[in-house]
Amino acid sequence: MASSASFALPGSSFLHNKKDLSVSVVPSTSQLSIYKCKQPISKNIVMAMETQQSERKPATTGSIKTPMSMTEKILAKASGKGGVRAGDNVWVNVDVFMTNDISGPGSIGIFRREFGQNAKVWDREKVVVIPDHYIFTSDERANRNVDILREFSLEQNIKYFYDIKDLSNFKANPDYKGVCHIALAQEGHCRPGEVLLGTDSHTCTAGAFGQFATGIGNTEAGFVLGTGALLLKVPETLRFVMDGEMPDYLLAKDLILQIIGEISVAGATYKSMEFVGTTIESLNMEERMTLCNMVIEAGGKNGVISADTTTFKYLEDKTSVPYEPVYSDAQASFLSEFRFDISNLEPLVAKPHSPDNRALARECKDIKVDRVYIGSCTGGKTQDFLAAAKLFLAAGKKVKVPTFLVPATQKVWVDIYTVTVPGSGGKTCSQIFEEAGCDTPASPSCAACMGGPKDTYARMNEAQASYLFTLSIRGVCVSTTNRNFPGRMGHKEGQIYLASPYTAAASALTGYITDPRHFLHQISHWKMVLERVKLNVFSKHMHEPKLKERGRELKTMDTKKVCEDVNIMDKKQMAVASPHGSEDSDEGREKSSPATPVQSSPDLSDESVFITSHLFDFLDSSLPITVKGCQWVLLYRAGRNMVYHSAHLLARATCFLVPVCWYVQFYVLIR
Ligand SMILES: CC(C)[C@H](C(=O)O)[C@@H](O)C(=O)O
Repeated sequence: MASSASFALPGSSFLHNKKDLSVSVVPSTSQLSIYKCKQPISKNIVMAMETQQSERKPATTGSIKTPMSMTEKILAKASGKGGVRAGDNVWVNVDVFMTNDISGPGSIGIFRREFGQNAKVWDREKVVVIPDHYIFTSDERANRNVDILREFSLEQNIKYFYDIKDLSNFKANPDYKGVCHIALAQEGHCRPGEVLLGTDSHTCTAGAFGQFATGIGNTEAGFVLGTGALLLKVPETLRFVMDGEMPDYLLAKDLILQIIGEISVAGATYKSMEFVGTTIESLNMEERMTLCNMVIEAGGKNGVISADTTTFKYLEDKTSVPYEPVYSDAQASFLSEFRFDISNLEPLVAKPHSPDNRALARECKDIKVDRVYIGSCTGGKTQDFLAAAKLFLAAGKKVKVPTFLVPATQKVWVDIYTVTVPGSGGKTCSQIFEEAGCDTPASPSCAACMGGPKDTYARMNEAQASYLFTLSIRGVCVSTTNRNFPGRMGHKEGQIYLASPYTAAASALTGYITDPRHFLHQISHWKMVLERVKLNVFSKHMHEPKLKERGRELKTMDTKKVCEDVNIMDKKQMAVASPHGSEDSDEGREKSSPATPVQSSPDLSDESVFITSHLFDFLDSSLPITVKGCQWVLLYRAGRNMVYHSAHLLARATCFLVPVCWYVQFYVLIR
């Protein structure tokens, strides 16, 4: 097992306040300057940043007479100006305006009051109305909010109104989407280079597409509905450079918790947060959305990520509206630049009651958990559920606390039931969740992310809280959502730990806050073993025609192929190897196989050409834990004594942990 990475850098001991973030340069022998934020933070969490400009040369479009950041460029374009500077106030033309059931009625009221009862919105094709917050409730006022959106949308002939009428079955509402920020992306309203304003602070999510996207208040929204324009102050830009290969136990949620923990919940107030670097480039669109979604938790005006091939591919089947991406100029000026080496980061949580109350997940291992919530615009996307399913699959265990799953949108709900989880042998997320004992995925909406009416699914309401409190004194929820203020998910005593879907799933399995490496490393180590075995088999026995053939199969191995192989295996060997067969003990198996060399205590007395003594030691110690919970484990057998010993040993080490053990002609397959 890999040990937890600690990445304390030399000389990391300076305390600076927030003001320092933008102006100070700490002399350092290394190229990086190390800062600490106001909050006391773990010594194990270190962030590297410098105020100098990056050497990176961002792509440039257009003239560089007035070098601009991406945000400045979008706002310049939207205000019809050749150039703008941070601090300018400009009238910006809006490409998309979005509202939802919480703030929509208020915005509509202001629009009618200011522009007249019979006024028409400036462009019925640019207004997107998405009921999503308090939907599946019998609360009359919440229902009335949706009714107001419906009346308005019908009266105004709004083109994009994602209505819900039948609350008893969301699937009976083909137009209904779910959480607005994810629906906007899925329906093609997030386009590079454009301006999206919405009456929800997490509208910044769309910055993942290289769009200027920000939340506005009801009064501003009323004005936008009437005019399609808004006076905006151009924000200064903070640049976050995230480089390095993202470890397989991290998700974008960890990255943004790291940033917010570093700069605080007010660290980016009215600033644009631009994310660049090799790590960012490697993220898929949903992960980029997670990152931008939470810029508001640092006070950011907006977040932006350069549009690239990942963006264009995502948009391919979602919009036919032409769009024009823009990029920061190489000479653009940024207020500060923050650098992170992501390869050293560990899984994080934000402890109650603030998103900047950062801690390492492993530091919180003694915190007992009462429930886990996976959902919302931040952590309820398809990739979030795939991540949770991957962890459950790796662990092969059942959850110890109620685990609520709330897909953000109807599309995510469908994905949960249809998309297969890699390495699962064709299982969908829903199957894995069911096996793990999670609650059935709920109807898509914001649900308990923001508490909601008392009957909101998974809400930490008083009845549940008192039940939980009896058992565990207080209600602790590990949640993939974005805010953990007191009362945010219902009960004011609730203790919310914000975390990635990996960490949330791992915590559900143990009932304590758990570093996901505890389960995920089982998979990555096993992959390493498979690689070595395959390499060995291929390199040593390629002259054997049959093995050559198998080698080709193995190279493109998928579970289906492996399953087919099981059908052609040697029955006698199968009987020998199956722990459920008549010879259940190791001893029995050894005796009943004439071809199996009997060795009561197999070891590497003869050096195997396939398994080095180093690998042998590794397998001997780690195999039982490694195999636990794995769906398929592929070992090998080549039919020669020396090799056979090794394979047999591997089988012995694993078969008592797994239900079926197969021997196949050239390799051993254990399920
Ligand atoms: C209801 C809405 C105005 C609010 C927001 O602005 O973000 C909500 O979505 C939230 O997450 O707190």
